[in-house]
Amino acid sequence: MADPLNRIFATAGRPEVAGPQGDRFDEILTPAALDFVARLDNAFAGRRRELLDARRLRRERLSTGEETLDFLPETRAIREDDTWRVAGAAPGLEDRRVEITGPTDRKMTVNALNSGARVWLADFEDALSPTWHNVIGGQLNLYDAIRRNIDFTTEGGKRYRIGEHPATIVVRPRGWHLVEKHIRIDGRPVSASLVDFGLYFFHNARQLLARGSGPYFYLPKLESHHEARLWNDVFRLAQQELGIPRGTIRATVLVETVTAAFEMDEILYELREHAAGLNAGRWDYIFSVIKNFGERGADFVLPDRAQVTMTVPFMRAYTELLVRTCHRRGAHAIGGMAAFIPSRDPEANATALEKVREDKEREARDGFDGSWVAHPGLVDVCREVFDRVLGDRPNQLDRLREDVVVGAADLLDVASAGGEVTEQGLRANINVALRYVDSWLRGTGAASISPPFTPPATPLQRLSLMEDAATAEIARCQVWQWVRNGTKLADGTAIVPELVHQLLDEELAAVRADLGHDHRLDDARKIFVETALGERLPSFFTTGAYARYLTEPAGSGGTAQPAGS
Ligand SMILES: CC(=O)SCCNC(=O)CCNC(=O)[C@H](O)C(C)(C)COP(=O)(O)OP(=O)(O)OC[C@H]1O[C@@H](n2cnc3c(N)ncnc32)[C@H](O)[C@@H]1OP(=O)(O)O
Ligand SMILES: O=CC(=O)O
Ligand SMILES: [Mg+2]
Repeated sequence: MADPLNRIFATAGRPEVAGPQGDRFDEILTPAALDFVARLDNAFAGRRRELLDARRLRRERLSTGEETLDFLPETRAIREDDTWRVAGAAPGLEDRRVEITGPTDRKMTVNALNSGARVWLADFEDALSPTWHNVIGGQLNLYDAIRRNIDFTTEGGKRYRIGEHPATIVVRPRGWHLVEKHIRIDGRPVSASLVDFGLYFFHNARQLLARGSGPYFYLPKLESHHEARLWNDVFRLAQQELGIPRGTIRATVLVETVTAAFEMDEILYELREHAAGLNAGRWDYIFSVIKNFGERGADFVLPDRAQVTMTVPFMRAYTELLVRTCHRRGAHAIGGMAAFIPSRDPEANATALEKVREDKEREARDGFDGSWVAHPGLVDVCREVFDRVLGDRPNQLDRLREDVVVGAADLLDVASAGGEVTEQGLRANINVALRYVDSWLRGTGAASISPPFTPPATPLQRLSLMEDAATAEIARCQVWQWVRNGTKLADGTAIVPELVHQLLDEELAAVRADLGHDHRLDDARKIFVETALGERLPSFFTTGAYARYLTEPAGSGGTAQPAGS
């Protein structure tokens, strides 16, 4: 019998690569791998489309107030049934006390695997600028890393080599809303989620199993349990096609939309044969709250981003409910990302470490089984905190948190954030959006950015923050929401388009003076104006910006760079 990995599937539509060829891209874009992706896309493109339409319609109803969110009556039996559990931990996922996240470029791949974290979230999502080079180069780096074939030495003589105890790899494919325009079937672009999942699974599932690990995934930006069911069906078909036993894959779902917070049990239930846990994706969660309720008046207006902390009641309600839901079902509850990253300024660095420690301590106390860090310099802090709570136990699944009682009103009590909107907060959003989008357009999807404090008086104000697609979405959506609601700054000035344009010109000039002209700031400004100051609030800035700025014609030479770069 032919090796199933080399089998060419009979598909309705044939895949065509529409992106430029890069160094060794042919090792990833083999005919069999492309046919596997096409098989998935042919099977699920229609359902994906329907679910995206359902998202759009629900968002419209929520934003007009025609619908509100509540736990679903039709799935009450699933929530009330005490008997079902998820598949739970697979090899390498039993102990997840520290997880590092980050892009899949070659150097960061080695650094993340060697960071001392138990898990590496290899990111094709919030930390990705989805250039063709990043997408296929990232797959190549994962392919090489899994085979321990990634050693390299920089021109400066620094050697990168995977150590003895690398982290377990969990790949985060792009969300359902995105397409990959460089792979087409009958002229239509395929789902980016299926490209990232499919290429990784096709090339690596067997290798990972042979090495005592497995094909593990983080699933981003789900808005409903129907989307979880779609992923589960993708997993079943993928396993079946490659002859890998059903239930081998493990998925950890990010609960990072307000709609998903009402369907945590249902999401775990749909994926129960593959589910390992849930993660509290705080940044997209805040973005989702603004997006869905941005037009619902003052009760839903959030203050400066810096004031929307994890201890404000509506955020706390969501994370507490997440821990309770997970542990009742035997699933890991994984904490989120504090945006503070190490600094070369010793005082600022101490502040960053202290802030991260506080965040992880709260999570560990609340019952989370582990949490995320954005930088190798934060692994020790997170480990120390969880070591203290877990000791030798791999997790605290036994803490059922039956004391937690969270209702719909708690999850929707956005006004509980309190706080105020300041000129500093408005400027910071504009400044961060410009800098981040510039970075994203130049191919880097996660960046360290200092908010514009003049002068930066305190160590806290001198800190740079980790910014990625989720935090940049908050920045531009907050501006839109404040303008839409005629929100007043703390000094009484109304936030009107003229004021935002004036501050935009000032911040743009400041950023340009700082970065110089070899940047994409004019394009970043255009994207900001379209996505923060338009009549309607676009669902994502990334979808339009990808189509317009990051799609390269085949044979263009484009931005494709060697995979080793
Ligand atoms: C909302 C969410 O979804 S959060 C998850 C998505 N976001 C992320 O994953 C962000 C991950 N973090 C990062 O990308 C980076 O840490 C940044 C961009 C914030 C800062 O990066 P830098 O400015 O390069 O940090 P810095 O200069 O301190 O890096 C020091 C070293 O650590 C490495 N490093 C930093 N962060 C990471 C990381 N997350 N993974 C692996 N290596 C890392 C750098 O490559 C560098 O290595 P080197 O010494 O071999 O040259
Ligand atoms: O993906 C994580 C988030 O906070 O968003
Ligand atoms: Mg996210």
